[in-house]
Amino acid sequence: MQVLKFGGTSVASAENIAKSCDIGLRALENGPVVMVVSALGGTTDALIKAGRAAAEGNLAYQDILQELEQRHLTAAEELQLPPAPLDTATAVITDGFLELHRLCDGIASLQELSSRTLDRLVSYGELLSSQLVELHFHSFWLDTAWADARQLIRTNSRFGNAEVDIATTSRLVKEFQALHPGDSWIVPGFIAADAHGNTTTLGRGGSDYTAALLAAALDAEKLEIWTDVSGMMTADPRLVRSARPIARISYQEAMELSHFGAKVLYPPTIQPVMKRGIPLWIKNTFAPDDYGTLVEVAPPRAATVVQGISSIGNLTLLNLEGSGMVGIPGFSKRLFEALARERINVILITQSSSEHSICVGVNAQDAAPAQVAVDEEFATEIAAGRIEPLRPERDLAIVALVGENMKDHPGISGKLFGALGQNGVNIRAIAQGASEKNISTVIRAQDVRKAINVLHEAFFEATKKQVNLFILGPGNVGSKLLEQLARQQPHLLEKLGLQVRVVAIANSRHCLVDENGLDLTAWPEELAQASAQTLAEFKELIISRNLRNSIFVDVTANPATADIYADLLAKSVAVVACNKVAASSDYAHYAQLKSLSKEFNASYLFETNVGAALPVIGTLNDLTRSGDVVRRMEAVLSGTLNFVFNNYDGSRPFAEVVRQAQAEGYTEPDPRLDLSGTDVARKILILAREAGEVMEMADIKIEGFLPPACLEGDVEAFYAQMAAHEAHFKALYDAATSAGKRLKFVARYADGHAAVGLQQIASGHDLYDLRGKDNVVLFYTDRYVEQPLVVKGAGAGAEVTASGVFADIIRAARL
Ligand SMILES: NC(=O)C1=CN([C@@H]2O[C@H](COP(=O)(O)OP(=O)(O)OC[C@H]3O[C@@H](n4cnc5c(N)ncnc54)[C@H](O)[C@@H]3O)[C@@H](O)[C@H]2O)C=CC1
Ligand SMILES: N[C@@H](CC=O)C(=O)O
Repeated sequence: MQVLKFGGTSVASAENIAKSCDIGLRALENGPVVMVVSALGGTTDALIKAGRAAAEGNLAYQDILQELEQRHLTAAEELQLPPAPLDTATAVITDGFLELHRLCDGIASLQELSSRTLDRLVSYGELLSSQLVELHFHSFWLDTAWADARQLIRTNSRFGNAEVDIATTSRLVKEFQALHPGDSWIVPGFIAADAHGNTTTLGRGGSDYTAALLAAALDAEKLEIWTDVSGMMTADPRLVRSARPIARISYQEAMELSHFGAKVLYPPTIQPVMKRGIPLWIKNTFAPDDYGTLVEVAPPRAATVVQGISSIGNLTLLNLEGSGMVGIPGFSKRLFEALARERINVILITQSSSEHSICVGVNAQDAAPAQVAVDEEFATEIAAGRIEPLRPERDLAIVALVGENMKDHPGISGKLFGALGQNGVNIRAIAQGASEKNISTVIRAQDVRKAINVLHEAFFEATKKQVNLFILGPGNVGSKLLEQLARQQPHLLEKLGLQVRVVAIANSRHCLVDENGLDLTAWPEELAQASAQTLAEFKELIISRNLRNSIFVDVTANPATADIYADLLAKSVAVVACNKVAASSDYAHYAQLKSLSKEFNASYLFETNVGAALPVIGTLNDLTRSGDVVRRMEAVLSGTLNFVFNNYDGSRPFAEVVRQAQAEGYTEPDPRLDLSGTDVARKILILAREAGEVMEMADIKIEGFLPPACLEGDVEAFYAQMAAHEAHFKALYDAATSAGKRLKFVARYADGHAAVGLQQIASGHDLYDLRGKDNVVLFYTDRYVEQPLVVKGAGAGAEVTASGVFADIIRAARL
């Protein structure tokens, strides 16, 4: 015998009933079948709604029933049954709804809906659907019998969620089989009867259980659960787009996954078939050729250590704590007894080894009665101050990793905690059974989507990680960065397994957002049309979207932006900045950002702050992390000034050469920062700090070369004043050239002191031969004593800077 169960969606319409029957008919090739069917999708909920309306005296129940009746009649008509079966179907449905109307009228006049009456009411869903299926099936296969589950499955009288009397059920099933040798059966799922013949039900989802009970009683060859997905998935596909079916899984794993929210299988289903080693298939009615999931005794070892990730929402943690519990036996017993008296199901338990607290997870709706029951139980201890009143913590959820291969496999919890920690998901409680098949974490309900996706990527998608970028300031550098990202997206996915999505782009006027990733070719036009947003709102947007692997990219020069880094890092959002303001702000702020980055496992990267994309900060970090000590640095750190002094020879006005540097994208948005030496001072300050020095901007000596009048007024006044002081610049040039030297704006650091200023550099010096907009840094360290470690190359320009920001993004993404 084979038992096939068809869920609500599989029999929701005539078309689906026909598909289900085709599957049943195909299975006949291997012998008779038992088809267990659920009610037409949505019927049970509608019947409950009708019953509740009736109990409130609300006549809406009549419309609900009428609508349901029509749905069943339409299904019967559309099945295109021969005339006699059609008449039978019509009569069964009409009679059924007559009884339902009578039942609801009774409920309405009593204004009471007991769980016993409710069981009777909802049983009509399966009674009608199964008879409809039987009439259709029978028209293709005569050796078919409709079996009333109430005569097969015996339960106690706990209406709503009755317990099955396995021995009697087994006897009744065998008796029915003896009366119908060789027949196939169509059986309503979910419903049963107690010893007095009252209709009972097996709990929501109980049709799976009906099928498993029949399979066990008949010692069936296999049990197939036909549903609307192609098997048990690695995670809830509504939360994780890349979830995929698990091909083969053990009973134990399937049980863990179904208990923890994989709704494709009603948890009690596994026990009866597991006992007899009956293979259980989960198959898709709408894609019957898909492999589905095979649940069996000993599946082949899975390729992944984790088989699935599941979650249970709506959880409240109840924390019983107090010094009076330590070392005194019996507290846990009393706690669990108090909960059991109220029939409260405990989903998760943890206890600290100090025995100072016990924490249990329960369904949110059980939290209030649990609190009353436990506080009553411990009233004396609470009054004496030995323990605290029970403390509920709401709006939580469990996310669990399930898999038998986790046993004796070190590093799984580490990976789990690391992945969640890097994404700012705080773990409130943890439970792992000694069997190591399940590691459960309790987290905030609002983090569930992010957590499951992060874990799915970590455990199932070694080749893919999604990264979400929030880009502020698409100016010269920012727009080049977006161009590079657009070009490289396929490469990143293919070569690095990074799915880089730009979720938001904002400038000071508009903010463009798309959680599924913006179209990087159309953003300029779309941004111009987008609505306005303040910096604070942009920060809130990043935090509230709560997307995994979020990175904030600051490509502005705005001083205010530095103020939002701390809040973002504290939410585990990585920060990548070419904006130098934060790293050169007060030392306390710089140090705070560094320490937040460590504490919350979120990168704070600013390689482009010095030398654009040149590996200056990275090299310095490598030296210091490996124990070297930087004694001295000498550098040319301004692309603008190097370009200007390389191109100025008096044949063109100095101001014009500066304008060219600005036009070519080497200067700061405000070029006075470059010409005044401030930009270089910021850079040497950042290098000194990265070398371990505690320094402030005020500690850097700036030896400027501009006549003071150039720095009075706005940018246009600055250009005008430079033009007016052309002779000053020419004199500087002539003095250097006549001495056979070149002008370089040099930054120096040694022994805790730093200075920047214009120098005449003689031929043969390491700084002499520096072309175009190049930068150079000479590091003298304990290891590089005579010959410095030199980093040299293009040190400014939108394209190179963008590529440096891009590299920081990749570093942050792969943390
Ligand atoms: N150009 C270069 O070679 C290098 C530049 N950098 C840094 O890159 C940064 C950007 O430079 P550019 O792209 O040349 O500047 P830019 O002026 O072309 O672009 C800045 C962008 O930021 C936006 N912005 C300004 N204030 C804003 C705010 N409050 N909110 C949102 N957006 C705001 C502007 O609308 C503009 O789109 C600067 O911090 C600069 O120091 C760093 C290394 C090299
Ligand atoms: N304005 C800067 C750009 C890089 O920081 C420079 O000229 O070096």
